[in-house]
Amino acid sequence: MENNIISVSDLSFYYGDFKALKNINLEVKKNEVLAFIGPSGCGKSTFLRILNRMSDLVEGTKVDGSIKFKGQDIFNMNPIELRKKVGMVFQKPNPFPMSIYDNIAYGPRMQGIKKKSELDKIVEDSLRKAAIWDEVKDHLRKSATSLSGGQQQRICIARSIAMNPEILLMDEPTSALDPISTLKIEDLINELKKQYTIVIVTHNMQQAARISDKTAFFLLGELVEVDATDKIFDQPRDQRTEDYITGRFG
Ligand SMILES: Nc1ncnc2c1ncn2[C@@H]1O[C@H](COP(=O)(O)OP(=O)(O)OP(=O)(O)O)[C@@H](O)[C@H]1O
Repeated sequence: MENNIISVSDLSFYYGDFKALKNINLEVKKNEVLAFIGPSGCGKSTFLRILNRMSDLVEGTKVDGSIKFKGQDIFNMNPIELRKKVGMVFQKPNPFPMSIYDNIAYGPRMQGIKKKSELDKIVEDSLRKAAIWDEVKDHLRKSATSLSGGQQQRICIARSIAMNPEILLMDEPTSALDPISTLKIEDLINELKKQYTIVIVTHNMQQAARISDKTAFFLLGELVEVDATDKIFDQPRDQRTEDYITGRFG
């Protein structure tokens, strides 16, 4: 229990009358990489967005059940504070239309950090952790949108890191990237897990197998099974998981 950074109990989620997630139970341990897999529309992104309450921003939705972040009910937390602790990286790199430096300094500045030396340090540390410092250190004033897609995605990861989160949620972070940029992000995830807990949605089962410790298989809003990634790919307990990973459907 102490080791669980997230505990989800009996979670259901509705868009209007449509029940998009059905009685989900799940625990995530600190410094674990957990992958969500499953066919399109099964609720992976919906679930990811509930974990930092981005789902609050969608009108007409309802949540039942509980999610605890380090023992605290996330629905009783200030969502802004929660999102500092639980950062999000999206499918399409979405740097702000401003310089590389300002992208990373944006969040810390919003938190009231003004001192240049302090911001410089956060920017450098975050870019280093996101494995992009060497590529951008000589042009921090350049627009972030002028970088390649893979570089932009690492800038977005650095921007999340600058908020000093504990969990990084990643929604198909490599699906818009070429194979080399994808491998760089996968290597980065391997590095980041030493310090952060990572929950990643991926359509790519090889990717789930390469980078995750645990894999959760979703189908039609149900969490069919969650287990060690090797187990899910070699010896799933549920026939539906086996059918999916062997390509029989989805
Ligand atoms: N804003 C919304 N309003 C109404 N229904 C929605 C909304 N967002 C998602 N849904 C529905 O909820 C279900 C789950 O969608 P979700 O995007 O979470 O699936 P997913 O597994 O992430 O799919 P994909 O792999 O295609 O991204 C789908 O049936 C979808 O149509």
